[in-house]
Amino acid sequence: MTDAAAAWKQLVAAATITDPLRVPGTGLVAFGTFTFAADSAQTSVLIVPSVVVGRAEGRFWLTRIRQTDASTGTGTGTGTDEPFAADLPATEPLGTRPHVALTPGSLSPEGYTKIVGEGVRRIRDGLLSKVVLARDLTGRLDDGGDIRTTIATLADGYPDCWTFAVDGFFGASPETLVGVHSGTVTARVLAGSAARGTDAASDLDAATALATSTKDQDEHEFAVQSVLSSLRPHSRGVVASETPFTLKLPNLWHLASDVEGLLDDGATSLDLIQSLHPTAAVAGTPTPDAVRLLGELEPFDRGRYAGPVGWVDADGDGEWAVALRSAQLDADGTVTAWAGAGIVADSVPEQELVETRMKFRPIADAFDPAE
Ligand SMILES: C=C(O[C@H]1C=CC=C(C(=O)O)[C@@H]1O)C(=O)O
Repeated sequence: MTDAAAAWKQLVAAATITDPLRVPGTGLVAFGTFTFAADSAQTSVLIVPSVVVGRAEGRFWLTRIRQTDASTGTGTGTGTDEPFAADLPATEPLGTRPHVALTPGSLSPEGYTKIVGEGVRRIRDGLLSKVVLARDLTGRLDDGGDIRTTIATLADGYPDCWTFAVDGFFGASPETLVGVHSGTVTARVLAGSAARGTDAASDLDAATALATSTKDQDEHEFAVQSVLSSLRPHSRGVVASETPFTLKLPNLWHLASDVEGLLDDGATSLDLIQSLHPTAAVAGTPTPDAVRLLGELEPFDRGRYAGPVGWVDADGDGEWAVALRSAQLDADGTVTAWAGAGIVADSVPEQELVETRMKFRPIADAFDPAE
């Protein structure tokens, strides 16, 4: 993230930008996905696209970005000064939805309950307060399927989430790491989950039980405090919603808090993702102990799961989600999906396993051969 922030500053300084719209997302932008751990075998990328087709609040735009001096890498520009239709790639209609049967990867369901049990023991021994433990599912993309259809299915099915696809990594996350726009900073912190009810009455009961559960409130408070303490050095007045609210998603309820403030040190969104990652919603508390423990207990590399995914513009403004409800499609057709749960002293391993099943649903359903 440090390298990406430095490279982006350099590229922006050398760019010529024509941006008559000047709304979030127009002009020179880059899309990024960063690994959860700095020593991951997976790569982190910041991609400067050559064409962006944008849409926000009923407005559409098209941005072209090109490198005009290959030897120095300078001269990136965007604009509407020339006709742009001629060199646009031809549009291809969406193909059939690929089928992927996802099965346990390097950690079986029983293995997951074991590591959760171990996490609970360490917390009860007073070694840390919270740890987020994940498991993985893998599958193979069948020939002929169009992964864009999977991504469109996610966007349609989860309209309140941030659907993303960068360099083979895709998902629909309900949680923002940070948004920066013209000096304001915002975030939506999630932690604490419950299954949706089977009818209106049981659904309301589920939301009420979540909102009043001490275990979930504790789990949530760790996540809010970790975001506030990372943002405070950049924003003195940063505040979170007074009490968390329940966020309804098709697959589950979450406890959520919105955070906002004014930036007083000119930090860019790339600077802030470095300060914020990993939050207690995806690592635990205290962060160094939680990161060490999840590294010890999870028998896999998280890759880009739970890392920052999003975009940045020339001013450093941008929107970054926490890459949850996500999967990686590799060049050989292998799909790996991850989901985790926040573990605190009162966590019950079997319940946490059920929670991960609900969190796999967006990805699993988008690939469901039955649909
Ligand atoms: C770690 C995940 O969710 C986090 C975000 C929201 C709620 C969470 C929870 O209730 O445990 C997790 O902290 C995941 O979806 O893989």
